[in-house]
Amino acid sequence: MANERTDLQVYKFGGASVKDAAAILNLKHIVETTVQGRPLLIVVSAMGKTTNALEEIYGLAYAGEDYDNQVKHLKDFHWLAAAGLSQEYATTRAGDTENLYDDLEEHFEELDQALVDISPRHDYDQQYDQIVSFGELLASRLVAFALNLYHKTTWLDCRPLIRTDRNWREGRVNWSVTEAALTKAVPPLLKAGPVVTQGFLGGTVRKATTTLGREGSDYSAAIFAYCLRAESVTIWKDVAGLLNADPKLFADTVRYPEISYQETIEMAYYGASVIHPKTLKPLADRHIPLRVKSFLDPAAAGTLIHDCQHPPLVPAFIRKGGQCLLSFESKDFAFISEENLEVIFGALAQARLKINLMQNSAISFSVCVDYAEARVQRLLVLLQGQFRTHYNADLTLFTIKNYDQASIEQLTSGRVLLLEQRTRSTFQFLVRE
Ligand SMILES: Nc1ncnc2c1ncn2[C@@H]1O[C@H](COP(=O)(O)OP(=O)(O)O)[C@@H](O)[C@H]1O
Ligand SMILES: N[C@@H](CC(=O)OP(=O)(O)O)C(=O)O
Repeated sequence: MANERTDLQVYKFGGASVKDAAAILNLKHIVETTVQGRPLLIVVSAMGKTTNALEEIYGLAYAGEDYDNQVKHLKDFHWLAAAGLSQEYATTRAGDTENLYDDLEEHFEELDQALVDISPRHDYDQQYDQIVSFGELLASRLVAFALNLYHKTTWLDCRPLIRTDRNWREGRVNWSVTEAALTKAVPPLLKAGPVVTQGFLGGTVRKATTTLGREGSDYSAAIFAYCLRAESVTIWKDVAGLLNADPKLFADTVRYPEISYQETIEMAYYGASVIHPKTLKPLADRHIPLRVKSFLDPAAAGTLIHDCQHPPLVPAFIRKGGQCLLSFESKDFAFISEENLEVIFGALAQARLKINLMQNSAISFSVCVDYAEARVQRLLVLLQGQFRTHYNADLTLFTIKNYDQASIEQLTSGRVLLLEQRTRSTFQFLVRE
């Protein structure tokens, strides 16, 4: 069994591909026309912008403010989708429809109770996970319902199976426990037909819900695929595949038909938001190919990410907004030493800030991180005794991978660069836009 692969296909559908009843019916069509009897596990994100809506509701509840309207809106939104789906099959499956409404109602009752239990005295991040996780539970119910009309489909709660630690909002997976749980629970279910489960979620040993980081459903698909030794993973997006830039931000993008894990990991790391950065490593470790395909044009080729050699790629452009540049100077104007760096890195880790770029000069050290106000404030408190600190928020980090002179000129022209850095393959700069 050690390195054996199964014939399991893992499909991941994100928020855009399940945004309403019509989108879910399109998903069903994709499953019917592409799977051809092979075992299939489907990982589903929350519908549309539901996770943002739940974040807002949680913020209100935590602040002790009224959130009833927002919950009602969310409920109406899911009910509308349920009505749209059940209308399609009204005459044939009345019993199933009733079950769907019961399941949704139960999740909303649980959400109501969880909101009542929110208290500013308890850990913010831990309570966040208990609320924000409902989007995936609801969406997966709707998808399982729609598919069940075509083929017996099982809805699976992934939280008892994807075991994480208590690193709330970015649970770290316990791979051995998760692999043992999944390999025991999932194969028997797959024998009966497709299995629909949630992205983004996990659970602790004490059965508290955790989340894996915003946009983490791609990563969930990779966790399932790794543990179940899937044949391949397909993530269905609203773009033609992995492109050399985000088409919402750049004109004239080109699709990569084939690309290596390594190149893709780097693009995701620098901020290409089409794939969650943690997705690639588990797949590369078990040589599981990843396809990025369009749910708007399922027959089109998309992008195949796998072990491969390819000629040099056209430059890729990546824009990462919401950046913050922090500079530290030692208070006595002494040179920045290794001891200083140890303290700074330790504090960054404690404040849970990830470095996107760093630069050292004689008496100062600068890092660029994603701007999360509470975390940056925590860092400043940790370091204020030893360093003079300055910071600039609202910055944008641009990365050009596989750059040439023309691509640098194209992107930097007319801009004031606050910091720039160049390696053999990557050019990065920070600007205020
Ligand atoms: N290099 C890229 N190639 C393709 N799409 C990209 C790239 N970089 C960013 N994107 C954006 O990623 C979006 C798809 O990802 P995302 O919105 O997270 O999908 P979902 O939430 O449905 O899984 C696209 O609509 C596109 O705007
Ligand atoms: N719903 C979660 C997880 C996720 O991955 O969503 P999507 O696949 O739509 O990016 C979020 O919005 O963060």
